[in-house]
Amino acid sequence: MTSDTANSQDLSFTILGTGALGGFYGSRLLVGGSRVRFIAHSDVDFIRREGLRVDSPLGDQHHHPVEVYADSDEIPLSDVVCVGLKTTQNHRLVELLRPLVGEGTLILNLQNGLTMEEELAEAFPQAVVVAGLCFLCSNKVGPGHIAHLDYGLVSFAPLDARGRERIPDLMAAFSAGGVKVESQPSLPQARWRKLAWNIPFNGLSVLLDVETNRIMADPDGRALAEQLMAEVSLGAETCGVPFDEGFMPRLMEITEAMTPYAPSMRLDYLARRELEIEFMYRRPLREVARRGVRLPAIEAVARLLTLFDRRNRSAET
Ligand SMILES: NC(=O)C1=CN([C@@H]2O[C@H](COP(=O)(O)OP(=O)(O)OC[C@H]3O[C@@H](n4cnc5c(N)ncnc54)[C@H](OP(=O)(O)O)[C@@H]3O)[C@@H](O)[C@H]2O)C=CC1
Ligand SMILES: CC(C)(CO)C(=O)C(=O)O
Repeated sequence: MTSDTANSQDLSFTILGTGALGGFYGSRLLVGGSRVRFIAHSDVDFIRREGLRVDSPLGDQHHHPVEVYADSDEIPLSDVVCVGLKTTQNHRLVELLRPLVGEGTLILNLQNGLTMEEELAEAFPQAVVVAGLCFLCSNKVGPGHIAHLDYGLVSFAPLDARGRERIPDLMAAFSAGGVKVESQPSLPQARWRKLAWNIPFNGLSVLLDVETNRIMADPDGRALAEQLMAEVSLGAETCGVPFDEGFMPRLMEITEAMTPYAPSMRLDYLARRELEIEFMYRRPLREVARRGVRLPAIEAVARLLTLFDRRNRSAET
């Protein structure tokens, strides 16, 4: 055992990045009785003073006092480190994780995108890496203040057999806090399935300046979403994890039935934050190109998003 908990049923967690996602799941883990250490950034002093507030249909929470650290503090080891940073910060991820990871520490990556887990396993061979794919709609609305709007399912997928063994304990800790959980046997398949939604709808919501319902209601918007999804399907197949027949029409039906929704990339764009283009678009394109296949519609969307992002953050018009 590397950390302060002796019982595998009773895991301790460090949340790296107390934002919309990390703040929400950290709060639910606290509700479920786990020990949770939060690492915050600009609002660390605020959270120390005022605590962490999470408004949620699952019940509003105000955790005060709460165990919160700055990333430069000395932090005791936990059994599990949850990565809740935006992937735009991943150039710092290994440096930030180094003091948090001991022998057997479980790194649970909750980010959107592709290839993060493989890179973490390479940097931390002593750790166990698991992906948690989050079907969540949550925003950070102020210092130490998270608004959970809807959903919340975490779908756990292991990188290897060591991760597979530890998923039941993770599922128990999250569901003790009222979070819906499931597990998927194949990490690449789980990641590509999530991209089948993120690649069309995150990108188009920025480029067309609309929420999901408007994309679905416009015949050209819908056709573009289908075209991008078909390329994600080709990407998945190229990487050896083809979608089942019926997967894409089902995803379109689910999106049709959703209440108007602003994907995280649209919220980032509206707040003039850097967009998660590298891990959500360029890494999937790179993995497929390595196998000799090009996905031209996704390439075009990635390039347009890069242009929009640059203009947006330099306030060009
Ligand atoms: N929000 C959602 O509903 C969903 C998000 N995701 C994915 O989850 C990931 C996180 O997104 P989200 O939670 O929305 O993003 P947020 O920006 O809300 O949260 C990221 C947090 O990380 C903090 N942070 C940045 N740098 C550091 C640092 N050096 N040390 C400690 N903390 C730091 C930020 O603090 P500060 O603001 O002070 O810089 C912020 O609170 C993304 O990959 C996203 O795509 C996936 C599904 C749904
Ligand atoms: C799946 C979805 C739409 C919500 O969890 C998401 O990942 C996002 O908003 O980026």
